[in-house]
Amino acid sequence: MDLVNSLEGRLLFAVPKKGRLNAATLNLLEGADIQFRRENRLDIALVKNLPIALIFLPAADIPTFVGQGRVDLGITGWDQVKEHDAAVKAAASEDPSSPVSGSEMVMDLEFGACKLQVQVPEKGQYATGTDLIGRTIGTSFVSLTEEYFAQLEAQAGGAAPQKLRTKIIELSGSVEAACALGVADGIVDLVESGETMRAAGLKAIDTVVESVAVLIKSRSPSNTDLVDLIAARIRGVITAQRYVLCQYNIERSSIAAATQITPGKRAPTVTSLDDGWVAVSSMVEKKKIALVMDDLKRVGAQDILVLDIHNTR
Ligand SMILES: Nc1ncnc2c1ncn2[C@@H]1O[C@H](COP(=O)(O)OP(=O)(O)OP(=O)(O)O)[C@@H](O)[C@H]1O
Ligand SMILES: O=P(O)(O)OC[C@H]1O[C@H](OP(=O)(O)OP(=O)(O)O)[C@H](O)[C@@H]1O
Repeated sequence: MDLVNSLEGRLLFAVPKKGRLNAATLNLLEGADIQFRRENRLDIALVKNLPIALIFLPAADIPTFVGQGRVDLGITGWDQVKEHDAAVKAAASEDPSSPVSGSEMVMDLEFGACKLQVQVPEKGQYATGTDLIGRTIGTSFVSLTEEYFAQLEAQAGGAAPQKLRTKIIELSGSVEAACALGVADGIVDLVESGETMRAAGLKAIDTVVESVAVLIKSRSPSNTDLVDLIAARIRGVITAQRYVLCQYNIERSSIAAATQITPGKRAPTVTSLDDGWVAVSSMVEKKKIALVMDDLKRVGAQDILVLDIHNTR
């Protein structure tokens, strides 16, 4: 099969090929009924039930492909989008004829939360980002780190200097090892639980970017209706993941108190039973469900059931 020709007329959708965002992204695609079969080692998969082709790329490259309009949609980390934007801004300041590239945020996907933080040895002499001016910093986020220190240097020394005084060294992984091995005085890297940072004897002294996985689109997608359809489906899956369906029976006289506890997304569904009781069914935020059940019990609810929601629109 001529793969390039088979992309004709299809919306191109870039997804992380591996790493931290891969599994949750594939889950989301499944929930949105985007059906595909990826051949072994092939980075392009044609979607069976929609005119879409999935392109499997490293998360760090997705903002470039979407920003240049080579693909229409992408899922990546907000940190990667900001890093790409900072790189484009830096390139434009050096060469105004460099290509303009930038994507548009469609929505936050509520997974892959982490922070890009400035980290230093726990027992060292550095307490603030400013203390690291003129030192050596290891990072995979070179452009954001340069932007961060350029700002600090400008604040510390008046006008922005022509050349950065702080030395930025690009590392492609296991960045936390750089301080212990004397490669860098500090690092700028991602922190989620903080376990990797603490294990390396480091502490965070500042946050450069707060990140979460995002859906981004090019500034001129090939099929805006299809972009909207995918966005609506993904939004439905995310909402469904955030809520559960709570069902219970309660005496009609207590319904006002109960529906105050479970007001639903718009309104609860109330069905009359015989004998002066009603059955109520209502969407409740997953993280609040235990407290809601306690409160429902207190106002006399019985037969409380909590059900997963697979999708919603
Ligand atoms: N510990 C983490 N917790 C949550 N999200 C993370 C974490 N580390 C990274 N991410 C998110 O996942 C994105 C991709 O990171 P990841 O380290 O998986 O990169 P990769 O280059 O695809 O994989 P690898 O590091 O194996 O080459 C990051 O840009 C960030 O948005
Ligand atoms: O705060 P934590 O929960 O410990 O997570 C943070 C770590 O996760 C990421 O690395 P990853 O494990 O993806 O490997 P990498 O070093 O190859 O990027 C990130 O670069 C940190 O090292």
